[in-house]
Formats: sequence, structure tokens, C-alpha cells
Amino acid sequence: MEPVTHRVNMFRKSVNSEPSCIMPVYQKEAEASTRTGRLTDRSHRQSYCILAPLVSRLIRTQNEARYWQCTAAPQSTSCHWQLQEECLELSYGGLVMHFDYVWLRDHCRSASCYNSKTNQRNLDTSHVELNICPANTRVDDENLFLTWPDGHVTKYNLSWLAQNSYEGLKQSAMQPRIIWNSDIYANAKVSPANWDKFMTCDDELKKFLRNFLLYGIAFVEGVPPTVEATETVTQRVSLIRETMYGKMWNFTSDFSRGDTAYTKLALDRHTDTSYFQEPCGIQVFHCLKHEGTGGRTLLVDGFYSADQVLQKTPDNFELLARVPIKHEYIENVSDHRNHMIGIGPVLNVYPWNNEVYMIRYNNYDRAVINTIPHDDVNRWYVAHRQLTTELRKPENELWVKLKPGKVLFIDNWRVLHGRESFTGLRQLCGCYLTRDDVLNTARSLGLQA
Ligand SMILES: C[N+](C)(C)CCCC[C@H](N)C(=O)O
Ligand SMILES: O=C(O)CCC(=O)C(=O)O
Ligand SMILES: [Fe+2]
Repeated sequence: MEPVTHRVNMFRKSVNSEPSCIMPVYQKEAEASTRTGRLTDRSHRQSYCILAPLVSRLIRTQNEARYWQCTAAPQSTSCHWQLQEECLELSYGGLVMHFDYVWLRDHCRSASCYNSKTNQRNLDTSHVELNICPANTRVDDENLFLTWPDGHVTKYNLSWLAQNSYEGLKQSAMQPRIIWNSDIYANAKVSPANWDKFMTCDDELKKFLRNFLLYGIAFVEGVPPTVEATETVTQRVSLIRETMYGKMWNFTSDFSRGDTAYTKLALDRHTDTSYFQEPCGIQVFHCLKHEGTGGRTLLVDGFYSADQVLQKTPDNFELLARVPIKHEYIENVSDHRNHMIGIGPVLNVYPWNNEVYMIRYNNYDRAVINTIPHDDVNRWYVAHRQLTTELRKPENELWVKLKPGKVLFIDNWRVLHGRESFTGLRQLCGCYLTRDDVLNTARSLGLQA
């Protein structure tokens, strides 16, 4: 039960710790074993119930998102904890979790440490002794009680601890998702939301957002083909993110702006506003008119391709996730003078589980590379080439023809878009949305986002 690394770590803190924390290892081990808690048969069952939310979350995550195949099913239903020199160790369902004592003191939810009306911390963390150890511990069926050296008592619900552990987070997805190629998306037969229902019924909005979160794209159909109705439909979801392109935009191939988007040329797959420090979270497209040929929209799940790179060549994935590059937008036409620079890696990942949360991919807007030391440059191009190869595989492409009435929401941190060249008059309107507010709406409807 006691991992060797922890025995080793026991000495680390001793250097600066208070006398009460320093003890020879034999005494330590004796102490540790007396402080080990095991639930009785009766409470075994209870602890399973207490901790059930964590377990079901892990299982659901595993079933819902192909990305998280590695999630382990719980092997045991017993709950077991141990107070070690450095931390509290809690085992449950095959998961061993560790809670540092400073962390435990910092996360005290007593009335004096935490304002549960505002969900804000009252405790001034800078006053917590960094070598703090509990002076006393007690456990009942559901809770752990720690008494700190100054006499303050903290009560932790064991299930709360289990749900807030690093190890639990590491095993679950921050954002459960289904990564797709064109077959997977087609077979999922995701139905579009309908304008009337979408505007009035929260369940319809929730269904729409669930699909959007899972696939990174979602459609609303039956929307009146006007800029105003497009604005109305987006405001049902979130706030609009105003940029130098305006709030709502409605553009044709008139080259009114210094960018290829304002031509009839084909555009290869890309994410927009890669040249912002925070690229726009969501892009909305509504084609109000097209009298001509071509002009289909291309959609590619960037997370699927990134996952292919991770599976096939982890070193390439690591380079794309670690090395920052620049994107730049320099516009110099009549009234429009803009210079934007965004710096960041192609793949933005959470370091604890390598989950990709944002892809920045725009070969048109990629700036001069001077952020990579010369001996990494070639390897970076190799990695970038592999990602490009994955993104360009025909089986990963979803082609749709946007028509008046059909509004497309694209997760611009995940799904790349492009377009076929076209002829004739084509009018596309839309906007960007602030990501935080989209996720806020989703959470307010009970979705994990
Ligand atoms: C959507 N709207 C036409 C307003 C802007 C287009 C921006 C195009 C730019 N190259 C980018 O990829 O960010
Ligand atoms: O014209 C289109 O379909 C999309 C152009 C584009 O990439 C954009 O506006 O961001
Ligand atoms: Fe674009």
C-alpha cells in the first residue's frame, strides 16, 4: 500500500520542517501504520455509495469519448487512507490519490476559511505554514477531520476529496468528446436543431450544445436568411465577440479587406484568428445567398488528426505541443490597418493528461519562425508535415454546402474549416462568439464543459 517513492520523500520535508514532523523512518512506518484507516465490511458498502459519483463519471467518460479509452474501470470497491509524512493517501476503486497538507489546509471549507455564499476563499493562503502537518486526525464513515497545530479543525467529505484529486482529473477528460472522421460523423446521424424550438425550448438548446461539445460542430436549420436572425440565433448561445472584422459580418468576394477570405479562391483547412493571443472560440457561418457554383465548406476535426499523430509518433505530438510559433495578420487596405500577433504552440494541451484543448493551424497566417532553435527546426517541420498529412486525408474531410437558413457553429479551437473556390455572388454572414460564455451557457444547462 505504501509506495516506495513516498518513503523516499519522507526525508524531503524534514530539512525545514518543525520538530514534530521529523522522525526516524522506523518510527515513521510504525506511526503510518497506526494512522492507516480501513473501513469495516459494513462501511465498505457505504463508501462505495459515497464515492459512486466519481466512478460513474469515469465510466461515462470512457463510453462517451473514444479519446479516453485508457480510463481504468475500478478494480476494487474498498476505501483506504493513510496519513504519510508528506501527504494524505486515499485509495479508492483502484485509484490512489495524494493530498498535500498545505493543499488540505488551503482547501478548508469551514465558514472562516471559505465563503460558501460566494464560493470564494476567505483564507489568506500566504499565512499557511508551508511545512504544516495536522496535529490530530479522525475519520468517520464519510468524513476526514484534521486538527491543525493552531487548533483549527477541517472536515473533508471523502467523496469531495476523491472528486477533486489530481489523479482523478488525470484519468478523466476535461471536455468529453467524440473525435471524428467523415464516417464517424456521418454514422452518428446528429440531427440539427430547429430554429423555432431552439429559440424557445431549453432542452433543444441543451441538445444542440451537447452535440457541439461532443463534435465541435452543430447546425441550426430554418433560420430566417438575414443578418438579424443570425445574430438572434447566436445570442441564444452566447455573447458575440467583436473583432476588427466587426460584430456581425456579412461579406462577399469583393476584397474589401486584405485577406484571401474576401476572394473567390479556395481556402485550405485552417483555424481563424490564429494571430490572436486568444483565438476566437467559436465561429458562426450563415450563407445568405449564393448564385453560382462551388463554394462548399470543408470541416476537419483537428483533435482527431492530433490524436493520430500522438498514437503514431508521440515525439512529433510533443514538439507540436511544446514549441511556440507566431501567427500574424498584417492588413493595409484603405480604411483598414491592423497588425495582430499571436504566439503559442500548434497543439495546446493540458499537461496532466495531454488532452488537446486548442489547435492553432493556419498555414496562410503562420508568421516567420524565429521562436525555434535551429536544431529543432527540421524536426518541427517533420512534425508539422505529419499533422498536415493527417488533416488532409480525404477520409477525415466533411464537406457541406451551406444554404440560406442553415447556420453552422464551429469550435474554432478544434475543427478546421476551409472552402472550395466558387463562382457567382456568394454572401456569407456570421460572427465569432466568446468561448467562456458558450461554456457558461452549457454549464448552466447541466452539461460538463
Ligand atoms: C470570418 N471573417 C471573414 C470575418 C474573417 C476571416 C479571417 C481570415 C483570416 N485569414 C483568419 O483565418 O483568421
Ligand atoms: O468563405 C467561406 O466559406 C469561409 C471563409 C473563411 O475561411 C472565413 O471567413 O473564415
Ligand atoms: Fe476562416
